[in-house]
Amino acid sequence: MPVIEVEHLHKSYGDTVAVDDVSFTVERGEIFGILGPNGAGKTTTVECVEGLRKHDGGTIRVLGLDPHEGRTELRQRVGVQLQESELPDKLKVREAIELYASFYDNPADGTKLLGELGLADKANSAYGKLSGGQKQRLSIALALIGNPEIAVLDELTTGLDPQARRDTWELIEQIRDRGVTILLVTHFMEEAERLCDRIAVIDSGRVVALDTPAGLVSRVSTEQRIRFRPSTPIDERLLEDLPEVTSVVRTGKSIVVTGSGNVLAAVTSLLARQQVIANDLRVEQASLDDAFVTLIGHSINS
Ligand SMILES: Nc1ncnc2c1ncn2[C@@H]1O[C@H](COP(=O)(O)OP(=O)(O)OP(=O)(O)O)[C@@H](O)[C@H]1O
Repeated sequence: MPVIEVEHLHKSYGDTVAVDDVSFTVERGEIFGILGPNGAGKTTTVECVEGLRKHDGGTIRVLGLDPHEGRTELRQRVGVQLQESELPDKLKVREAIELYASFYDNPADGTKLLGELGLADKANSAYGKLSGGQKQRLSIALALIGNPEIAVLDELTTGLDPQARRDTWELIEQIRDRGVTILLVTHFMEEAERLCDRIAVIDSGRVVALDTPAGLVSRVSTEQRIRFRPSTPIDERLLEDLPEVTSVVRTGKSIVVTGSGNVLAAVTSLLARQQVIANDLRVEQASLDDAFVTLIGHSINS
C-alpha cells in the first residue's frame, strides 16, 4: 500500500516553473530516491510532500492525508531532516534532542537514539563544535526522534567525506530495516545506487524515468566491455567470431572486447583453449551515471 502518492504535481515561484508535472508513489518500507541535477525541482517536490510549501496543481497524499489539511497529524508521523545550520551553535546535542522530543506525542528514547547514531559521547557538546558528519547524524536523529513512519532526507551526505558517507548509508539501511519508509533526495549516483529500492529521475520539473537502479541501468545498455592484456599474441578474429562478441579493439598492449549475454565466459574459455592468460582483466558495465547521461543528456554534476 503506498504511503506517499504524488499525482501531476505542479509548483511555480512567480514565472519560474519549479515542478512541472511530477507523479510517483512510495510503498511502505522502501527507500525511494529522487535524483536529479541542480534546479531540477527535487527540494520543491519534497517540500510540497512535507506540507512546507503549498502546491498549485495536482494532488498529494501522505499516509492518506493532504499535507496541508492533515498537517497537524502528519507532523507527528513524518520526520524531516533539517537543512544545515538551522540550530544555534551554542545548543547542546542533548538539549536539541529534548527540545525536538517535546514536539511529539510519542517520542523515541533520545539517549538510545544518540547511542544508535554514534553520538552518545557528544550529548554535552555544543552544536557548533560538532564535525560535519556529527551534525549530519544529529539532523538524522532529529528527523527520527518523533518515531516517524516516514523520514524525508534531503541531501543526506552532502559535504561528508567518503567514510562518513558510507557510515551514513549503513545507518539509513538500519533505519529502513526498522520499518521506516524513507524518501531521499540526492544528486549522488553512488548513494542512489547503493541505497534506493526505486528512483525517480527528475529533470526540469518532470519525471524522466522511474525504476529500480538496475532497471535504469539496463535501459541504457546490456553490453559489457572486457579489457585485458594477453600474455601472448592472440588472433583477434577468433574473438570476433564468438557469437556473443560485437567488437574487438586493440589499444596498445590491451584488447577491449565488447559483447552481450555470456560474453565473459565465452572470451575466457577461448583464451584458456588458446593457452593465453588474460592479465589485468577488467569487466566494465554501464553504470547508473551512464543511464543518467542517456536520460537527461548530461552528467548529473555538469
Ligand atoms: N523560494 C524560491 N523562489 C523562487 N524560485 C525558487 C525558490 N526555490 C527554488 N526556486 C527555483 O525553482 C527551481 C527548482 O528548485 P529546487 O530547489 O526545487 O531544485 P533542486 O532540484 O532541489 O535543486 P538543488 O539540487 O540545486 O537543490 C530552480 O529553478 C530554483 O531556482
